[in-house]
Parts: sequence; C-alpha cells; structure tokens
Amino acid sequence: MSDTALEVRDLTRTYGTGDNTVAALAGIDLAFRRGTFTAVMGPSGSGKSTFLSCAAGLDTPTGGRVLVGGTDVTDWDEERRTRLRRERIGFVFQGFHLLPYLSAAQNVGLPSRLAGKRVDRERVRYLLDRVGLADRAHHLPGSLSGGQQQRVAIARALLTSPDVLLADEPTGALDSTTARQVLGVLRSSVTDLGQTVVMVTHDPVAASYADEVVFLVDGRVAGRMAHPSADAVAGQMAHLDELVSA
Ligand SMILES: Nc1ncnc2c1ncn2[C@@H]1O[C@H](COP(=O)(O)OP(=O)(O)OP(=O)(O)O)[C@@H](O)[C@H]1O
Repeated sequence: MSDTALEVRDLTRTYGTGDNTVAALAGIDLAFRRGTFTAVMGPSGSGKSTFLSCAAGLDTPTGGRVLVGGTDVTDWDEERRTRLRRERIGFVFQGFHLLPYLSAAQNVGLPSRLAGKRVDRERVRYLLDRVGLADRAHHLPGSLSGGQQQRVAIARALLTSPDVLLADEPTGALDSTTARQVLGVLRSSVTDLGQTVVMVTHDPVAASYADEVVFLVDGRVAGRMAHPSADAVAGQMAHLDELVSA
C-alpha cells in the first residue's frame, strides 16, 4: 500500500479562453502522507476549491496528475471516478449535506446503500459512537444541532475508511464552541484511526488542529507551516505577500 494517500503533480487548471483565461491552479505539487491532517489556506480566489475539486475527480485538471493511494486516476472516465469518490474519498462540506428524511444512522450508512452493498450496522454504530452521537442514531438531521449534523457527516465520510477525507470549510457554518468539537472529531480520526484529512479553511483556529498548513496564493503553493498555532497562522495569513515575493 502506498504511503501517500493523495498526491498532485504539476497540477494546473485554467478556466476561460483568450484574454479571459484564469489560471485557478498554476502548477501545484503536493503529497499528503497517510495519517496526516493538512489545512489548505489562502485568500479568496487562490484556488483552494479548485484544488479540492480536481483532487476529488469532480473537476478535470488542464494538466498534471492526481494520484489517490498511489494510483494515477487522472485519466479515469466518469464511471470509474464516481466509484473512486464513493469508495476511496470522503467528503465533508460546510453545509453538512445530510438527507433530511433519513436518520443519523441511515445517513452514515448511505455510501454503502448507494454502492448497492449491505450496510455494516456494527460499523455505523461504532462511527456514531466515535463522533459522540451514539444516543442520536435514530434522530433525523432536523432535530440535531449544526455541530451534531456535521459530526454525522464526518461519520458518513469515514464509513469506507477512504484514502483521504476532503473537507471544505467544515466549520464555516458553526459557532466557535461547536466548531472545536467538530475539529476534535476530525483530529481524532487522524490520530486514533490513522485517517488522512485535507481541509480547506479560512479560520486560523481550525488550521491549528492540523499537522501542517499549506498556503496557496494565485494558484501556487506559497508556503507551508508545520505544527501550526492559531496565532502563527493568522500572522502568516496577514503577510502572504511576503511568502510570494520571497
Ligand atoms: N467555473 C469557473 N469558471 C471560471 N473561473 C473560475 C471557475 N471556478 C473558479 N474560477 C476562478 O478560479 C480562481 C480560483 O477559484 P477557487 O474557487 O478555486 O478559489 P478559492 O481559493 O476556493 O476561493 P474562496 O476562498 O473564495 O472559496 C478564481 O479566480 C475564480 O474566479
């Protein structure tokens, strides 16, 4: 098994043509080792969402390669990419994306049902317990708080033990106390379960839960920070221009 959960090599993505061309990604090289938690930060328009979309096979890069668990998936057709997303990539979004008419447990088991597989109820119970919601298994999302809904979404993303869990602003809709619980769950999925997490965030406190922060500016990797503290990240975000000119 590859030691690298996700890797992108010279990844580029341009939108538009002629004078209207925008280089959303201008050649990114990144490798995410298994069992690590990385935060991706950068100003609005720096390419964070485009990076996640290309890594997940939701968007097709203009150039470069994407490797998931050591397998080059860049040229896979839509059918294989759909299976890749279902089985080897977990997603957590700012808006939770739970199905409102399914219970928490049913939402967690959904990836198996979509794949036409038997739901492993034991694993669903285990994951709900891990995210602190064992007693909410039969609740509908509408009767759960935002933070609880996000923890259900994380349990669902962990169901298949994916190569990588991609999180796009997972705490963007939460208050700071609830956000900390959600970040703690993501952190423990890495520390205790060996999951690999890549999280886009604007929040230095959220980034401080990661092992490393990658800073994007204008579609390029402008810098990295290991063992980030919230203060150090906030300081770096305020001086990204210095990284670019360095
Ligand atoms: N579908 C698209 N068509 C044209 N341009 C796009 C498209 N998607 C993104 N872009 C452009 O690519 C650049 C990178 O966008 P992207 O959404 O990846 O940035 P971001 O860092 O995620 O921003 P934010 O923090 O605001 O979400 C921006 O200049 C954006 O306008």
